[in-house]
Amino acid sequence: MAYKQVKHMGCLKQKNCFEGDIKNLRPFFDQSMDYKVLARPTPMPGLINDSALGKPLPQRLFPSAPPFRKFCSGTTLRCMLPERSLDVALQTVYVDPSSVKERHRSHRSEDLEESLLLPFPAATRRPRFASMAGTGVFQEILDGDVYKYYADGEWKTSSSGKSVSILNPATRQVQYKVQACTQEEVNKIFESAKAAQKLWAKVPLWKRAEALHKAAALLKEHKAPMAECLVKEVAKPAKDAVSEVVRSGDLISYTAEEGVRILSEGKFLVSDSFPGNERNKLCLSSKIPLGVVLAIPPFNYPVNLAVSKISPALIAGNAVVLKPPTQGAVAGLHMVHCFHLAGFPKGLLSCVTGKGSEIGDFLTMHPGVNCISFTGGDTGIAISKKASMVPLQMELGGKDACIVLEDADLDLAAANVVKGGYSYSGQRCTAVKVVLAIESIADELVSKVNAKIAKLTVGLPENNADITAVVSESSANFIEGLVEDAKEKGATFCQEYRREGNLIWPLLVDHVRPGMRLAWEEPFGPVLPVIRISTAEEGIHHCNANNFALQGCVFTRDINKAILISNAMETGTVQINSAPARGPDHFPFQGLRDSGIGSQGITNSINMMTKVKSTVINLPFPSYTMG
Ligand SMILES: NC(=O)C1=CN([C@@H]2O[C@H](COP(=O)(O)OP(=O)(O)OC[C@H]3O[C@@H](n4cnc5c(N)ncnc54)[C@H](OP(=O)(O)O)[C@@H]3O)[C@@H](O)[C@H]2O)C=CC1
Ligand SMILES: O=C(O)[C@H](O)COP(=O)(O)O
Repeated sequence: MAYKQVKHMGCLKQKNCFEGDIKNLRPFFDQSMDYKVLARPTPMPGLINDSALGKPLPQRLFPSAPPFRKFCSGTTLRCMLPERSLDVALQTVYVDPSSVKERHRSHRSEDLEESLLLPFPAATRRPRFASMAGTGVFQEILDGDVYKYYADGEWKTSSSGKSVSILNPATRQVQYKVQACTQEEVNKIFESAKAAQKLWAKVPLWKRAEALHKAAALLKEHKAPMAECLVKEVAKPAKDAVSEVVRSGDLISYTAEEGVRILSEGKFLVSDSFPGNERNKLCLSSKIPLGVVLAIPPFNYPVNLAVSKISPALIAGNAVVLKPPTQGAVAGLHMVHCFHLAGFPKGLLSCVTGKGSEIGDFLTMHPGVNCISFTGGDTGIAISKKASMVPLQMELGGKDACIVLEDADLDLAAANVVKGGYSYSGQRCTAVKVVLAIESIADELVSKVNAKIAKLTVGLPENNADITAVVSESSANFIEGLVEDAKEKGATFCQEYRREGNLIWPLLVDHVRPGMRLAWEEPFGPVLPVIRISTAEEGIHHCNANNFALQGCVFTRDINKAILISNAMETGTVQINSAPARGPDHFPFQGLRDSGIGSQGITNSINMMTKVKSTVINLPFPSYTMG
């Protein structure tokens, strides 16, 4: 029998997401219809029993004739299978078209033409997300199945009539859609940002801080839907997704407190310390806002790296225009809504959505921009060449080297290599991206690392797998290119290279040599090269020869050696006996060379989003205090 693929039916309106035992789906289906339903497990061998692929679901899971009734578009139906042996996510349901005829009349035909996506994994546990993205207080940010953009204190639909699709990295199906904003809309946003900023700069610091604290509390209160977006848009493991939101709330609160302190301080200088002057000039200098800050975060921390730009900008009296990464845009829009709910003045914070490749240049070269705070890849280098005379805060790529010396605690080093190299599947700018191990301990280190890699789980972010799909197919292809190059040039693979869709199994590549791309390029995936070195100097040389210079780390029990190596490594930060990391978020964070311009970290970001203004009081005669 020929089965017809039935796309997108969503589910009940009142309860627009259902999660539970598949048996509970029964009431939603029309029992009188004689449908045959086949479910195809999600194509993730390894998670499922391969023999189940393409086979009909056992009838007891889909009893008698299960198809549907009452569906509305734009919603996702989720289900969990009760049996671990069938640990699969239903992805597509095929329905025998002849049996659909009757139903066809009573439903919009496109409902039946679209697909019933059940993209979530089987798991025998309770639903993880209490409230869902785009529901409850977040309902107003959604227009049909397209998320709105935010301008002038309102959620709006773009006049372009176009949307940008966001693919779920794990299922490779369209998960969300956002507005493709027009240049006219961007112009209006900058106009209102400029006006709002002038008023905001007059709002007392303590009130700005109060509003930020409110936003932080709202963000934490609504962590579930935001974490859900991070799981679906960027395949962030569920636990890490929640941590990202909570960390972001903490970052906002800390910024409010730090801002109140450091922005209340200025400088008072007297003129007679400079040769030839007497004390007849008194200089008062203070930090003032830059104006409108354009914030562009990357996909891997779309909430955290957005608030790390928004909150210092706002506390310092600036307005912000946010352009979220396309993968991660919906998490970003939910975050922006928390600022909206906190009651910030209209126009002060806006959010423009659309593809960076289409709207990016217009934004970064816009005359209304007074500062660009960007985190991402080489795009940042291009932006720095195009931007006009405005301050730039750039956090770009990294190839963080991990130097392991002969006297290192190898268990500690191995644990950090695995945590640093493979957490969030290596998609962190601060990930360990090359291990430089002294030859005499390299075998032991590699074997300890391999033992830990064997314990990493690979699968779906909803299941908190350690290794999840990388963000996109092009990213997976790029990683594969690096792997193939290393293979061709004779590197040793400690595990078999394995890829399913965007999911790449963790791989340690030993005996990498300088002629291989993996020695220099950042995979931004779960693939880590090991280069064997004879001396620490060789490691330092390799680290310094790279254009990337974000962080690095060294493992040794000799603190004197560690300090010498730290000083010799020309990177923004060196960690001694730990993997590279940006956090805690108030630490200075910066890249040298192609890894960035300026410095982040809460205090540094506040300072970067201000300029210094001086007022000089000129006295007609010198005046000294006598004590
Ligand atoms: N140093 C650091 O702190 C970090 C560095 N990174 C680096 O970022 C890279 C991966 O992140 P990824 O998001 O893919 O980086 P990209 O540079 O591709 O994108 C970053 C942001 O820039 C936007 N963008 C794209 N084109 C333009 C343009 N012409 N003008 C303005 N904005 C544009 C993107 O939007 P859109 O998504 O719509 O294309 C996105 O919001 C890696 O190289 C990684 O090392 C990542 C995180 C932190
Ligand atoms: O973008 C990144 O990768 C982050 O800035 C790294 O942050 P983390 O070190 O705290 O994970």
